[in-house]
Amino acid sequence: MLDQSTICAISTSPGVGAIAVIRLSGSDAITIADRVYESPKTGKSLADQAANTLHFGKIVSADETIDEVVIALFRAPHSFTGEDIIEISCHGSVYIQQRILNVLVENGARLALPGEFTQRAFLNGKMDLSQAEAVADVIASANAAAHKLAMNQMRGGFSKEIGALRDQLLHFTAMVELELDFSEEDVEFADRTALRKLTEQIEELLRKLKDSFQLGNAIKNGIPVAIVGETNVGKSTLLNALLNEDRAIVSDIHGTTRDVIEDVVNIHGTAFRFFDTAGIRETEDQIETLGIERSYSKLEQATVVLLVVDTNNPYPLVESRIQNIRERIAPHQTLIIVANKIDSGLRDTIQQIEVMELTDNEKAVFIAAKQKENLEELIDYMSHSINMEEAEQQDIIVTNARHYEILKNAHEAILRVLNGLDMQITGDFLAQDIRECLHYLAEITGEVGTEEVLGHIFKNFCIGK
Ligand SMILES: Nc1nc2c(c(=O)[nH]1)N(C=O)[C@@H](CNc1ccc(C(=O)N[C@@H](CCC(=O)O)C(=O)O)cc1)CN2
Ligand SMILES: Nc1nc2c(ncn2[C@@H]2O[C@H](COP(=O)(O)OP(=O)(O)OP(=O)(O)O)[C@@H](O)[C@H]2O)c(=O)[nH]1
Ligand SMILES: [K+]
Ligand SMILES: [Mg+2]
Repeated sequence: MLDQSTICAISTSPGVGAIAVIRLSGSDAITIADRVYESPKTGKSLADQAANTLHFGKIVSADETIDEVVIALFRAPHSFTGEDIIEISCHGSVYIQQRILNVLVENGARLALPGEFTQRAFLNGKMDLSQAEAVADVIASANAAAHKLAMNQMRGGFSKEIGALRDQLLHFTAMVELELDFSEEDVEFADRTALRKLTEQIEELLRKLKDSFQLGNAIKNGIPVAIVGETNVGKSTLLNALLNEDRAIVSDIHGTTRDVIEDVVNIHGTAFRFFDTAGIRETEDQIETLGIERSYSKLEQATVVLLVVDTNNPYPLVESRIQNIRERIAPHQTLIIVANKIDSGLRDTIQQIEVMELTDNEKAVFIAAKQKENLEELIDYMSHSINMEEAEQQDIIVTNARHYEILKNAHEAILRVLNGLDMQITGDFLAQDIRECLHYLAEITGEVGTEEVLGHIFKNFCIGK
C-alpha cells in the first residue's frame, strides 16, 4: 500500500556548503510549506502559484526568520516522485538546515527514509525498478565507464532490452498455443524448427546479458584482483606499492596478514579492487586457518589472481606452489605469477620461471615490490585481463548483482526449454518454463516482487534521494 504521508529530507550532501536543498514530497507538501513560508513582496501563498515556478521568500518559525530561501514548486504528477514537491534552497549552515527540517516536521511532514523519494517515483510509475536502482549508481559513479552504464540504465536502456526479451518469450507462448490448437490434427511437432530457433535466440540473449556482469561489475566496483601466495612472499608489500599507501602491515614475521584487506584504486583510468589475503601455509593456529580459508574464497571470486612467489626460494618449491594454485583457477580467470624480490632472488629460480610453459590465461612478471620495480608491466597485464573496449561496443551491460542472480535463473529456465525441445516434450510443459522466465524478467523491472525486495534495494540509498 502506498504511504500517503508527506516526506522531507535534506537532499544535498551532509555538512556545510554554500547552498543546501531540502525536499518535501506528498499531497500536503505545498500546504506544509505555506505554513512556514512568507513572501515579503507579493504576500502570495505557494498554493496560489503555478507549477514549475521559483519563489524568493523566508522560512519563519514563531515570528523568527530562520533563513531567506528560494523555493521551487512542482505539482503532481509532473515531478520526480509524481507527487507535489517543494524544494527549499537555503544557506548551507548545518544549523539552518536542521532548523528548517524541524519546522517542517512540526508542521506535519515526516522525515524520509533512505531512497524514499526514488521509491515513490517507482511506486508512482515514474520509472521501473531497474531505473530506480540506477539512480543510486549514477550518484555513486566515479569514472567515465561507470557513469555511462548507470546513465544508460537510468534512462531505461536495460528496461528496453528486457522488454524485447519479453516480447520474444510471448511470441514463443503464442507459437506453442498454436501448436496445441493443431495437436488433434496430428501436426503437433510441425513447427518445432521455428520454435527451436526462437528459443536459441532467447538463450543467446540471456546468456550474453548474464555474462556481461563480469565486465559490468568490474566497471562499477573495480576489477577484482586477489593477491595470494605463501606467507612472507611480499603480498602486503605489493598491495601497498599498488595503492601507493601503507595500507597493510608488512613485517618479516610469517602470518602477518590474518584477514582480507580490501581497497580500490584507479590506475590509468581503470578501477581495480585489490584483496590482500592471509599467506597460505600449514598451521595449527585456528584463526590463521580461518584467514587462509578466506584467501581461497577471494581467489575464487577474483577476475585476476596475482600469485606472489618469492624468488629466494628454490624452484621446485616455487613450482609446487604454482601447481597448487593453478588447480583452482577457472577458465575465465587470469593467473599472473608474480615473481617477487628479484633484487635478491636466486638466479636459477628466476630463469626457470622465465621458461615455464604458460597457458593462454597465464602470465609471469618479475618484480621487486619493496623497491616498486617493474610494477608497470604487472599493471599492464591486469588491465588487459578485461576488455574495456567491449564496454563501448556492447549495448547493454549488467552491473547489478540482483539482476545477475535473476538472469542466471532465467537462463537456466530457458536451457530447460531447449532440453525439452530435444526430448520432444509437449508444448504445455515447455510453456511452463517460459512463464517462469517471464516472471523473472518482471522481477527485474519490479512488476512482480515483494516489499522485502524493495526495502532491501532502497535502504542502501542515501537519505534525501
Ligand atoms: N533540484 C533538483 N535537481 C535535481 C533533481 C531534483 O529532484 N531536484 N533530480 C532528481 O533526481 C535530478 C533530475 N531529475 C529529475 C527528474 C524528473 C523531474 C521532473 O520534474 N519530472 C517531471 C517533469 C518532466 C518535464 O517537465 O519534462 C515528470 O516526470 O513529470 C525533475 C528532476 C538531478 N537534479
Ligand atoms: N628484498 C625484498 N624484500 C621484500 C620485497 N617485497 C617484500 N619484501 C619483504 O618481505 C617481508 C614480508 O613481506 P610482507 O609483505 O609482509 O609479506 P606477506 O606475503 O604479506 O606475508 P604474510 O602477510 O605473512 O602472508 C618483509 O620483510 C618485506 O619487507 C622485495 O621486493 N624485495
Ligand atoms: K609477513
Ligand atoms: Mg601480508
